[in-house]
Amino acid sequence: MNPHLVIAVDGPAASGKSTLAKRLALHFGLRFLDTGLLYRAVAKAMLDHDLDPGDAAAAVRTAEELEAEDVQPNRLKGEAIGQGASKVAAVPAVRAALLPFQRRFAARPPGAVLAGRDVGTVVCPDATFKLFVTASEEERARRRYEELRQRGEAPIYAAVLAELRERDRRDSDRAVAPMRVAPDAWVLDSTGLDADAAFEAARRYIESQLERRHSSVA
Ligand SMILES: Nc1ncnc2c1ncn2[C@@H]1O[C@H](COP(=O)(O)OP(=O)(O)O)[C@@H](O)[C@H]1O
Ligand SMILES: Nc1ccn([C@@H]2O[C@H](COP(=O)(O)OP(=O)(O)O)[C@@H](O)[C@H]2O)c(=O)n1
Repeated sequence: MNPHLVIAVDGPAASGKSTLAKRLALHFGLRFLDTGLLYRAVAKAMLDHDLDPGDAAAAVRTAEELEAEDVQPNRLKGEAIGQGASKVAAVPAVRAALLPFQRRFAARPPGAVLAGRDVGTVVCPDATFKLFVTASEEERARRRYEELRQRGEAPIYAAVLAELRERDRRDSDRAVAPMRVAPDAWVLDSTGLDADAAFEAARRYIESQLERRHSSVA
């Protein structure tokens, strides 16, 4: 029988973590969850009801009432929702409300790949593999800029870079579950790598570790 595999893929905004996590899930036959969508869905529901994502009490109520149909990936893109998400994500009770769903998702067979900020540190501290994907700020802003352009928007590079920096700062400085590299995480700097090369590097790392662990128990 195959072992239950959980792969945590954390990293800052536009580092390519969900692209990588999705490909790893497909390759290893695991389920995939972009945990950022949960925080985005809370922010979107608040904005739709003219609530301020900075209103902590309203954010907690919204997180507790979140329904599966609120988590529609195509409706949750966009930097305004991303900024709102990083505000609601700083509220401890919002994080607590979203935690059980993420843990149940990881526990269901045959295992899962979860992309986020705190998967390896808080959601799944016992994950089989922890990856922390990063890239330079300028490269991440370039990727987000291209993504927005391809969606038909007219982004301004300097604004994309400034928003990304602001969100990274909020995510790293918050008191609860700040974005951190887990001590046992493998760090992948994808600055000079395209999506295929980043996937190949991560696949090789995981498969070599699986072989090593397998031969050490054989
Ligand atoms: N290694 C890579 N090199 C270049 N572009 C990438 C790479 N990985 C992802 N991308 C692109 O960058 C953008 C952001 O990637 P995404 O996976 O959504 O990042 P994140 O989940 O970290 O926010 C997407 O348009 C994606 O296609
Ligand atoms: N596990 C997670 C995932 C996202 N988040 C928050 O949700 C926001 C949006 O996350 P995301 O992963 O969708 O954003 P991108 O990296 O795709 O731009 C982040 O800026 C974090 O504040 C979090 O706090 N913890």
